[in-house]
Amino acid sequence: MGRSYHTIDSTSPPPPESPSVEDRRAAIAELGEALRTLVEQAAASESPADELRRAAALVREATIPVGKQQRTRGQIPSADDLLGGVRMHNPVCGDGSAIAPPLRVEVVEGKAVGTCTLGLVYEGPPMYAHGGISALLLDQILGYATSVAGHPGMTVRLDTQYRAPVPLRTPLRLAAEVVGVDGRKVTARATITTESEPDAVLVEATGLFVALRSDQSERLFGEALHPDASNPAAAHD
Ligand SMILES: CCCCCCCCCC(=O)SCCNC(=O)CCNC(=O)[C@H](O)C(C)(C)COP(=O)(O)OP(=O)(O)OC[C@H]1O[C@@H](n2cnc3c(N)ncnc32)[C@H](O)[C@@H]1OP(=O)(O)O
Repeated sequence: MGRSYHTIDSTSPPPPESPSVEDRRAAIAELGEALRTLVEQAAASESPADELRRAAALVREATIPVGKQQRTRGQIPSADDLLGGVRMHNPVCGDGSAIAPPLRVEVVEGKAVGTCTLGLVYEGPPMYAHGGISALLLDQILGYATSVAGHPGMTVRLDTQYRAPVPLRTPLRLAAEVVGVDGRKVTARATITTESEPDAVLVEATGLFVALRSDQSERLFGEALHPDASNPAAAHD
């Protein structure tokens, strides 16, 4: 079983001169930025049908070089560093993700603090974010808060209260912190506000996270974490 993260055919050798991880990350981020511009402009587009069809043909053509070397479901992206927290395609924070705002998160006085601006592509009610997008952002920053507090786990419960709609194209601020640890169960709370009115909570959430036992971790992620093991990782798409 090859360890190639570069091709859909795991028996193929890796490219003779692989570009550096840093260069691939920069290229992935550049593509992500272009994709985010595309999806936002598509969501806001009032262009005539012939222009939209021309764009669709161009996008189909652009898909060809991107699709040449694909990883499988069981392969971690070669540009990622799981232990270092680098997830280039994370759908909330990933620089390479077409669907990530992306949310930028840092730790400020023990709290995870995130900033982002949501475009029209995230619209639910006119002018405001879809409620599922708010939950997505909150789940991410809650998970980040539990990880930086030394209690990484998986979300088993997310209670979300929508107090006011979240405006699009408006700088937002998220904040999260751990409020309780009970064995393997970790509770954290998070809020979304606008940057200009940080005291007016728009959405708040409480998340319950469970730290995995080693057998649970192995059952769920063993295939991805041990690519050289005898399981048929590359068979999964
Ligand atoms: C820096 C990096 C930042 C990364 C941020 C990423 C954020 C994104 C986070 C996610 O989105 S994770 C993906 C969404 N979550 C999942 O897919 C998890 C699906 N759930 C599971 O796979 C299992 O529930 C899990 C392996 C996590 C736990 O297994 P079990 O459900 O068998 O629970 P377990 O027996 O280990 O129970 C541990 C404790 O948690 C409790 N528990 C489990 N699920 C619960 C629940 N839903 N509500 C309340 N309590 C729950 C359970 O009762 C027990 O309590 P006690 O110890 O007091 O007995």
